Amino acid sequence: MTGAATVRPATSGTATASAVTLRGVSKSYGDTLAVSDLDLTVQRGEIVALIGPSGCGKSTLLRLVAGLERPDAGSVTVGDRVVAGPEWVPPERRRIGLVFQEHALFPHLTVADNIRFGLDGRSRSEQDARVREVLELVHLAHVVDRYPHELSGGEQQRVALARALAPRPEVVLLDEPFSSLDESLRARVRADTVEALHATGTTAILVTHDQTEALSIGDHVGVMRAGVVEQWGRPVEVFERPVSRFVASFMGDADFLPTSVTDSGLACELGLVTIRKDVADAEVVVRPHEVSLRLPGPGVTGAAAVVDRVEYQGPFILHTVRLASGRTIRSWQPHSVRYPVGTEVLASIAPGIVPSLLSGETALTHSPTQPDPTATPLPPDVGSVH
Ligand SMILES: Nc1ncnc2c1ncn2[C@@H]1O[C@H](COP(=O)(O)OP(=O)(O)OP(=O)(O)O)[C@@H](O)[C@H]1O
Repeated sequence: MTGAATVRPATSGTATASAVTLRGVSKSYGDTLAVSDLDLTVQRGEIVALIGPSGCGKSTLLRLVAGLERPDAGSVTVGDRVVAGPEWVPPERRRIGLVFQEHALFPHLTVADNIRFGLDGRSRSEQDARVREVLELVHLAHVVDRYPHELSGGEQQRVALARALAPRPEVVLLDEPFSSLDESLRARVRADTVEALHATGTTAILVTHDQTEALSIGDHVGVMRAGVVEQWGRPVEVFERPVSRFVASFMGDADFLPTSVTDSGLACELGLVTIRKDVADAEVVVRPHEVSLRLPGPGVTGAAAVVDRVEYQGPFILHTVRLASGRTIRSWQPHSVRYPVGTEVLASIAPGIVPSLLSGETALTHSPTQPDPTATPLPPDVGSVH
C-alpha cells in the first residue's frame, strides 16, 4: 500500500525483520528543519531509494542513520540496537558501510590496503581472503594491487562499494554513488552494485536525484519533500499511484487535466476516466506514455488536437499537442510515428490505462472500477473547466 512514511505504521514483523527504523526523528540546523518527525522502516536485505528535490533532507537522513549527526528528537535503530535517541552508539560501532559520490579512497594506498582499512583486528590471511572475496563480488579481482589513480571512475566506485561491504556491515548507505559517472558507465556500475548488494543480502539505503535509478533499483522508494517522506511505496506504486501532485510531477513527466461528472462517469477532455461519479473538481494525471495519438479516420475516436511541438528524444519522439480547450498534453511516440507540427490528430488515453486522480494537491483513493475501454470518448469540450 502506498502512504506517507510519516504515518506508516510499524511493521508487523519481528524486531529482527527490520534493518533500520527511524521513529519521530527530527533534525534542524539553526532555523532550517532538515528532517521533520520522520518515521521509516527498512526491512533486512532490501534496497531503499530515497529521492527528492535538492535540500529536502535526503543526505541528513543518511547522516542520522550513519551517526554523523545526532537527532534533535526521535530514535534510530539499526538491527536490534537503538543507536540514537535514548542511547548513542558512535558511527564506527554501528556496523554501517558508507559509499559517497566522491569515491573517497585513500590515494596513497593500494586497492587491497584501502579495503583492508576496515578490517582491523583480523589476521592478515583473513584480511586477504576477504579482500579477494569482495573484489570478486564487484568483478575487480585484477586491480587488487593498483592505486586509485590507476582506476577509472567506475572502477573506483566499485572498489568503494567493495570496501564498504568488506566488514559485512548491517547496512550500506549510498549517497549519490553514481552521479559522477557518465551515462553509459552508470548503468553498468549500478547493475554491479545491485548485484553485489543482493548477493550478500545487504540492506542498503541509496540517495539519488535520478527518477529512473530510484524506480529501477529500489525495492521501496521514498519520495522526500521538505524533511518528510511524502510517499513510500514499491516503485510501481509511486509512479503509477502517486499520493500527491508533487509526487506525480516529481516522478516523471505528467500533465494534469480537469474532469467533470457526466452521465457516464468522470471524464476529462481525452474521454471517460472512470465510471465513478462521486468526485467534483478532480484532475486526472496523464503521463506521456499513456496518451495515444491517431490520425482521424473511420472508427478512430479521440479528442481533436493539433500537433504543437515535436522533439526527437532518442528512444521516442515527444509530441506536444494542443487540445480544443487550449491545454497542451504530451505523448511519446515510437520512431515510426512522427506527426509534423500542425497535424490534426485524435488524442485519447491509451487502452488499459487507469489514470490517477487528484483533488487539489492530494490523490484520490483509486476506484477499482475501470473505464470501459470500448467506450466512445466524449466530445472534446467535455471536462473542460473554464
Ligand atoms: N551542516 C549544515 N548546516 C546548516 N544547514 C545544513 C547543513 N546540512 C544540511 N543543511 C540544510 O538542511 C537542509 C537539508 O539538507 P540535505 O543536505 O539533507 O538535503 P539533500 O536533500 O541531501 O540535498 P541535495 O540533494 O542538494 O544533496 C538544506 O536546507 C540544507 O541547506
